[in-house]
Amino acid sequence: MRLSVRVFGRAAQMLEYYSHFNPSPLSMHQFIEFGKKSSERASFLFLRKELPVRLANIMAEIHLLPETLLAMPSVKHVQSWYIRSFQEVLDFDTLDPDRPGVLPKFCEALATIRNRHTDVVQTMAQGVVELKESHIVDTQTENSIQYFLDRFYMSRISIRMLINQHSLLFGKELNGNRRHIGSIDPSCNVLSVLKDAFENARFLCEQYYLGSPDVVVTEHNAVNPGRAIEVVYVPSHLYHILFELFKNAMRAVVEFHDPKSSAPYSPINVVIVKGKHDLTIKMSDLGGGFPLDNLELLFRYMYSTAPQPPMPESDGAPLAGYGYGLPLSRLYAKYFQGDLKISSYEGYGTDAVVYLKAVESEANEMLPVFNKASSRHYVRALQASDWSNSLTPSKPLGQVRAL
Ligand SMILES: Nc1ncnc2c1ncn2[C@@H]1O[C@H](COP(=O)(O)OP(=O)(O)OP(=O)(O)O)[C@@H](O)[C@H]1O
Repeated sequence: MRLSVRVFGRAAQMLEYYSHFNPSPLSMHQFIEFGKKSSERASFLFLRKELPVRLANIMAEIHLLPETLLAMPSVKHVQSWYIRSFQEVLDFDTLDPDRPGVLPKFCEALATIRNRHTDVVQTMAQGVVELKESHIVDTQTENSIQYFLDRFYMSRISIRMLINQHSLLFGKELNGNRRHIGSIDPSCNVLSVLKDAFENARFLCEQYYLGSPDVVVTEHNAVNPGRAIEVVYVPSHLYHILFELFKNAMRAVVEFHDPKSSAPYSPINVVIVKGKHDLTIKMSDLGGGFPLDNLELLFRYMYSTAPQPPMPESDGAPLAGYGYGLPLSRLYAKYFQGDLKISSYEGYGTDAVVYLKAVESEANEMLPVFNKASSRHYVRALQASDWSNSLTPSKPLGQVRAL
């Protein structure tokens, strides 16, 4: 018997039906054009098909997770939220958009779904913690979880993006900023988002360590020399990435600093460059870095050197939490075809480089698609290493967290 949450009746049939469609990725350009020109009715017609497709694709994959993880109470919670939300979108399947009340009701339903899913990341993370506490997690299981969570969180980012666009364009919660198109800023000033992220990370750092490093920013606009660097982007996504990177850099700098020294903390250096294709943000700290062997682990959902935050979260946000900062930030960057790379120089410091697409027509959504190729990742037997001395972490996962 499968231990996961079961779906019956029409919902089960529709889940199966929608999981056979591929999601339709949109480009930033399409989001902008759609936001400027399309009607609420057109957006409704698109979303009542696209949301079930995206939900069904990822729900089909949840079922392939290791049974041990599916049996965890928090994972069951998450599954039940997805089923409920899927059913709520399906309720609009055959409704006539021209009938009075249908479109406002749809907006309300989307708001309910978005609120229901607010804590998905923490709850899923809690499910992984429950698994680690109750079972020995082998490498194959860990790899499946890693593969799944990358896709699951990316799917969530994309579903929230669609819901936010509709709600902000047509719902009651209109975006206060008139320049924005939904959640997208067509002239997103990178420096100003960066300053916000820095100030808020600094606030946390000051609270926690009673001190914090400064930042030194250099801009290089290779496309419009001398002009401020702007990009068509979702400021909240960029903020999320930069805030996480600043938190990590600050923590590293402060902890690496000699407590007996009266010298100020070494500053964090940021370079922002806009080229024809890429917008690159490089953040460098002198926080001592980490060994190369640990690089792979940084993007693993089961790794953090910080102590686990209490659940439910206490009032003061911790400076480090479940260890999801880097993996989630990389997903935000990848969502519109960017990336996040880390290079470290043990004993010296770390460079974190964020790549975004500088041109909106190249910034297409990156979405997980459920098919045979993806399902193979959950059953593939572990391959024997075909290199001698292949890279292994300097310490096993469990021990690193306990340091
Ligand atoms: N700039 C850095 N210098 C040194 N170590 C770093 C740096 N950035 C990340 N790390 C290491 O990588 C680990 C993982 O970072 P990540 O941001 O993913 O999680 P976290 O900071 O532990 O928790 P969270 O971000 O969820 O609050 C950190 O705990 C830290 O050990």
